Amino acid sequence: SCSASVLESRRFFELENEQLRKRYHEEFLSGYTYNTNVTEANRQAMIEVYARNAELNKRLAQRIKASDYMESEDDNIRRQATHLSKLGASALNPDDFLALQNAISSMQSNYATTTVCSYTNQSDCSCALEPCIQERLSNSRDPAELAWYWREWYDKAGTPMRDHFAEYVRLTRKAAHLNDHRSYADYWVQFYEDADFERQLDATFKQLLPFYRQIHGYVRYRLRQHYGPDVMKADGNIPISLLGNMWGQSWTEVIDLFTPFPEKPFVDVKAEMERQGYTVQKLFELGDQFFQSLGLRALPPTFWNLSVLTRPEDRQVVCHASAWDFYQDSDVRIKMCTEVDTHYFYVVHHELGHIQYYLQYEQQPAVYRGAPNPGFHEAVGDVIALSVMSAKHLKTIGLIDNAKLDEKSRINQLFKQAISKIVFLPFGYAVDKYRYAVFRNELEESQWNCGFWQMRSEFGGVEPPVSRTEKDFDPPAKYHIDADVEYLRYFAAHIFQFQFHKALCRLAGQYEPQNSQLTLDNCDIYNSKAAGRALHEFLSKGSSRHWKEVLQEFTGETEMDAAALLEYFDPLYQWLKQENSRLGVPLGWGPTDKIPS
Ligand SMILES: C=C(C[SeH])C(=O)N1CCC[C@H]1C(=O)O
Ligand SMILES: [Zn+2]
Repeated sequence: SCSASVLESRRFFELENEQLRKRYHEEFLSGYTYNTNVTEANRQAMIEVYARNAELNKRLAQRIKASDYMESEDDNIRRQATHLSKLGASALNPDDFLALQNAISSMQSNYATTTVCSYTNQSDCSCALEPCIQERLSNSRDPAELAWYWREWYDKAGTPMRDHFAEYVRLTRKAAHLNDHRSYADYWVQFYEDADFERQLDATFKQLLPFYRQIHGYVRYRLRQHYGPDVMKADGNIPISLLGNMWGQSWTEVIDLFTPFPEKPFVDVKAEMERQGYTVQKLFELGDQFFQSLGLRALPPTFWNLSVLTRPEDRQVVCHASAWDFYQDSDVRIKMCTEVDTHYFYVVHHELGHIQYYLQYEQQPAVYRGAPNPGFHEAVGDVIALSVMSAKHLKTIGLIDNAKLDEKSRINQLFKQAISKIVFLPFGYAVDKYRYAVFRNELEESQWNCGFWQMRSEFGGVEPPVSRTEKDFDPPAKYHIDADVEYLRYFAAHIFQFQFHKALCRLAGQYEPQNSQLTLDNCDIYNSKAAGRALHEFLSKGSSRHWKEVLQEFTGETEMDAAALLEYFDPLYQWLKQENSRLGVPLGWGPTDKIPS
């Protein structure tokens, strides 16, 4: 119905969305300028823009709350009014808002500029996280050297940030209360538009824990074989420094220590890339071509001209990969310090997934230019990467020569996917279970460091390589904790991406239930216009509809459901259960002894 009030409401939101789009444009431009040139002047300029826009966002929210838009007969008006009345930090008074932005950007600047001293030449302290420290964590097989870099990073990127983090907790709590939330955690949960979200999350984690315990047990057994019983106890927590990643969230960098069938090695894709003269540009062109092969949007010229795809020589940047939407003229960019290897081949596709989402929903009003579920935005690129990293696709692009894996190579390939996708789950779960407990005051400030490691041990059976106490403060050593980035979006994405993958593979004729020639782990949707059309329908809605409605149209489901993930990995799960019982591998772990008991 088009009553006068509905027509007036639509006019109001049209005008407000255009103002909001302009605010987003200048906000992300100032953020990008700072992230690609970390100077005090750029930090100040960014915060000034954020503060000005926060005032305007707050005023709009107040106007909406004073109106009857939330009760409009038009459900689109109601949805827009509800979205725009959700305030975060913008609810704070100007002084508190500035203090909060100062705390967050100070932690980010520290993360972006921290360097550590070399293990072999301790007077050289120029070693940055990417590429220097990461190279050591990937390639050193000396537990003492690995522990050195672990401790250097956490001592310099974490501990000095304790006061800023405490200020961040205080002010986000104040903002949440101003918006009538019980805590900042509850402000974050509302973006999932699902009262049942936390229960579902716990249930999904419990459902996947038995599979994770099999992987953890097998990896621990193999690490003990390599490093000996003094470094790796038979039934202990795994020292994070042995796992090839600063936070232990993906173990693929050290897969050579525990691949199930070492006699069936992977083609070393990184070496093959170097042999073929791959460049960073080539990695992005391959990603761009994949999306175009689906009939989706090509990267616009501004992407290639204005992105920062490698670490600049002449200035400090925030190297942690991110994709940016400037909310006009298809201006979308990526900022990352890319290297030519398989890890960054994955990250390139992850970020291009964000970019494609931006391009697909750009016709939506500003309020709807986002994902209806935070997990969706983090899943898009990963779904494409599931096809790209398949043996079938690596053969198509000439990086390997055997497209069909024999049974042992298939187990190796599934294992490599599992030590990225499955081992991520306890990590992602712990990061925000920890922050929820801090935000909800369920964890005493005097326990903020030990509580973090207690959760990492309880959920994932991993621990620091050295003892930690409350004199240390380790959480800000992870980018998302410095940058106020909610993290369960990645946990959700790790489940959703297999639901999306299964739907797209079926549409591409690459998957049939019970057909051993068309399984999920060797599906490649490359060139499938049918898959592309389904993705276009899904992505172009932005957050204009509830995520359950959009998901149902896409995959036929209305819930986050690990069934597709378990189907993808089933051959590996069965193999691990047999192999672990054959070897007598102990499963499970007790409390870590690296924190005071
Ligand atoms: C690549 C990005 C930018 Se949105 C990222 O932060 N990811 C991607 C996977 C998990 C998470 C991380 O690195 O912790
Ligand atoms: Zn992402």
